[in-house]
Amino acid sequence: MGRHDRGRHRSGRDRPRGAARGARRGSAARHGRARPRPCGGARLARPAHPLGAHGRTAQRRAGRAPRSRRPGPARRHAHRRQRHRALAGHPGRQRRAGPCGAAARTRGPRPRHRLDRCGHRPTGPGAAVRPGRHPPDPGQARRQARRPGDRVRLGAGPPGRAAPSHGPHGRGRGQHRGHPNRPRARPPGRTGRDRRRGDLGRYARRGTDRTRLVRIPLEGVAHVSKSLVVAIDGPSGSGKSSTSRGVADRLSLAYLDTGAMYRAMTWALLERRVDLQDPDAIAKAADDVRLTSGTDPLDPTIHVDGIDVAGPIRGDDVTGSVSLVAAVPHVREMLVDLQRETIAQSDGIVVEGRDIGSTVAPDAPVKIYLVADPAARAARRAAETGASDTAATELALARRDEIDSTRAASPLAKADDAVVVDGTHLTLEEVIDTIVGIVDAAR
Ligand SMILES: Nc1ncnc2c1ncn2[C@@H]1O[C@H](COP(=O)(O)OP(=O)(O)OP(=O)(O)O)[C@@H](O)[C@H]1O
Ligand SMILES: Nc1ccn([C@H]2C[C@H](O)[C@@H](COP(=O)(O)O)O2)c(=O)n1
Repeated sequence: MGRHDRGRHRSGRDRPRGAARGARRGSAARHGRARPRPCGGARLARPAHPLGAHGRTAQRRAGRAPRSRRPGPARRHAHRRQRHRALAGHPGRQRRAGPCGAAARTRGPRPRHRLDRCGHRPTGPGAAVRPGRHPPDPGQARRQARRPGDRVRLGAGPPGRAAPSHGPHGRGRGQHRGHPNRPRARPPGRTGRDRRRGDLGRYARRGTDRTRLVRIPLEGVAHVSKSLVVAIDGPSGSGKSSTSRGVADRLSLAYLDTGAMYRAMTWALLERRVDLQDPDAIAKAADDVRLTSGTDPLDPTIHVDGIDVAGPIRGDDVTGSVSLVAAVPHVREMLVDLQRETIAQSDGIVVEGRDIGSTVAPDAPVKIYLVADPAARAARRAAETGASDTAATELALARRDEIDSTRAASPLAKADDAVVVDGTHLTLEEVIDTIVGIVDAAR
């Protein structure tokens, strides 16, 4: 962490209560993954639609819908705008300008190929019917088909016991909704993602039988996950979430916001009136908290005991206390365990936090340490939340960084082999481009 990231102040909060940040955090899982349990097993969530909202589009594109029902240009554009909005922010957190907004394109050269005029790769049906302008994304159909409601979950059942099946109807990923034991048929031919996997070699696709639960040991996630893991760490407000989601979307990977997990745990302990100055009380109470994370980069979700807490975990009370909870070793052990399960269950994932490259996934083949000057971080966060006092926002960010980087248990730290990306003078899209380039180079 650079010198600018550290601060000495112990007061101040960097987000207004309850509002803002949840706006980018989504409320319904479309393509998260398994639902890990506290001491082992993972269970899979039931998708709202077998292919999700995008999956319907993929079906139409595959020719299953009559031509008359295919979306017209207006709908295509609306669809594309919707995706851009999803990447720009989480529900509940107000954003002044997303990646399609003017603020996202004020500096630097125009992005290279494959981006629409907002600086994004074209998505949605329109992309496929205008190959001359926007080459179709070969991984899109698979990405969309992968989204339905996969989720990861902590605390869903008795510790140490694998759940007998996935989801309320015993369905696992890769199965038809109505046929619990039948694997979903793979489309003929290789998808773009298959081709990428072929290039990767060591990241070859995992077996298709994902109905069995896996107990993931705390040590070494790389031993259990052969999929691509991109670890993105950095100080508060450096752009980890926005960037990670963009990278995950671009590369058809899942996305895990580990900060949201610590926040959700904090929210749950506040609800239970646990004394957050007492690490023992925190550790004891934490055992009973059930966390569920959705890993769709366009719609990440977080639930506590089935309650959607995406909005509340961005409140001042949680933001002001989360570093205390995150410093408790038992909490970290639980959540790191869950994070490793999520990684292992994924077909490839971008994981953001403070200790991903150093502790959670030390063998991740791509590690990024994302930084930005404190003033830039504060200005962006203030613009995002509507806070008028940028100085106070900067102090609040510095305060959290100070606690997070000086705690004993896996503090905020750059892994030795992480690549430092400084986003101070880059647009969000440029940061995403940079990291996608690093991932491509590592393949
Ligand atoms: N390169 C960039 N250019 C302009 N704005 C950016 C850039 N990267 C991120 N932002 C904006 O900065 C704000 C903070 O970004 P983000 O929430 O992704 O940071 P973070 O590191 O995940 O924060 P936290 O540590 O609090 O979770 C957001 O409003 C985001 O849109
Ligand atoms: N891997 C992680 C992720 C987050 N934390 C802590 C540190 C932060 O203050 C807090 C909230 O994170 P944010 O949502 O702001 O990214 O959670 C951590 O200790 N380890």
